[in-house]
Amino acid sequence: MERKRMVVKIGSSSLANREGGIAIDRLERFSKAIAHLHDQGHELILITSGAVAAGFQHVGYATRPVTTEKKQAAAAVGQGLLMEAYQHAFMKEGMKVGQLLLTRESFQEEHQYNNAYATLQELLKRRILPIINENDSIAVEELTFGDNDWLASLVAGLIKADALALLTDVNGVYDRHPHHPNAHKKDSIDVITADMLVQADSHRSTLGSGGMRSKLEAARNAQTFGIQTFIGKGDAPRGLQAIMDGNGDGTYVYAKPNHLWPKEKQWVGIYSPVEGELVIDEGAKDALLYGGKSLLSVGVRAVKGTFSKGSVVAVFDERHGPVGKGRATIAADDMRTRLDEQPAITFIHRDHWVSTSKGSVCSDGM
Ligand SMILES: Nc1ncnc2c1ncn2[C@@H]1O[C@H](COP(=O)(O)OP(=O)(O)O)[C@@H](O)[C@H]1O
Ligand SMILES: N[C@@H](CCC(=O)OP(=O)(O)O)C(=O)O
Repeated sequence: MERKRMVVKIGSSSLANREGGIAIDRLERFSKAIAHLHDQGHELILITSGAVAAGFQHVGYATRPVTTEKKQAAAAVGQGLLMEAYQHAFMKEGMKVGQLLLTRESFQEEHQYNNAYATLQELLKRRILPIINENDSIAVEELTFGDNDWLASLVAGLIKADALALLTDVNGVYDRHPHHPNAHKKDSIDVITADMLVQADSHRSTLGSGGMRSKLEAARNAQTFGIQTFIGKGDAPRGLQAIMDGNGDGTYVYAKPNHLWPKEKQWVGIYSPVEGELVIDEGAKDALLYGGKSLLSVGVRAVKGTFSKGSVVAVFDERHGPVGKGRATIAADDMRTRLDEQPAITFIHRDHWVSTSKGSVCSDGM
């Protein structure tokens, strides 16, 4: 049997009681479903929401809070309760768990990104289930993921998962709100259209925060990573098995046939902060986009900004069209003085370059 790596995200709506607190029976059902796949040798990573929903009653709020400080206080209490419940549930299944709390910065800051990756790999190697949530209590509001759907798609990309399952309180994506009498479920989706996003925007459950829109956006992100997403309930004891086998009761969002970049290129292409700009001529653009070559000084028309060796710079053509991003081999000032050097020197090596002008975040064979 082929061993698969699956990222499973469970939303607050599936884990929490309407009036707050954890629905232990449901959490245990999900734990059993995960343990079933784990026992067969598959690799599972759990992204869990529910800290705010689990904690708000304990803090003394009557309903799920809306202000940042109240949500953060509820999450500070709820995250511990949530992990305690998971520890207990997975111990009964003979599984060990480890907790990672991530923020957007965990992806943007290269050391954190590498460390998160290394921790995940080590936990998987030791057959310990990584349980991930956003670090709600310290995340700056403007920087938060807000819901965990997007975070789940990023983690799926980082660890090159074979599949992503977004488990929620509804058994798939409908062509209108599922409460509507004429709503029809979609068994599969090839292309996520703007109309689908608009329709899905308007309603969400009382406990969740992203609604169906954020799931579709995350699925679209996973699609570009070459990863298939399932959206549905998946809470039966063999629910995840069915999802992995392609028989889940929900909606499959098919992957594009892309091959995901290796970890370092993903960081450069997607998450890295841009610290400067290079403007290049048409010959250099062709060499980068279609020749699989490195960027040489001879093709560079202008060096903008102040950056050091190893910084990531954005590269534009002479009409200001974006071409890609790459790691500078030398600092900006050195580049400016060495623009005309003969023989030409490498400003960005092909191993540290990603083309973004093709609209792809993945290798297309080059
Ligand atoms: N087109 C749609 N198909 C299915 N569900 C939809 C659709 N549009 C909106 N929804 C709502 O999305 C909700 C799930 O999102 P959300 O409340 O954020 O859950 P979670 O906590 O699992 O992330 C469903 O309960 C449903 O009310
Ligand atoms: N990190 C937050 C997630 C917030 C949330 O509701 O997300 P979701 O249920 O995935 O829409 C928590 O644990 O409460």
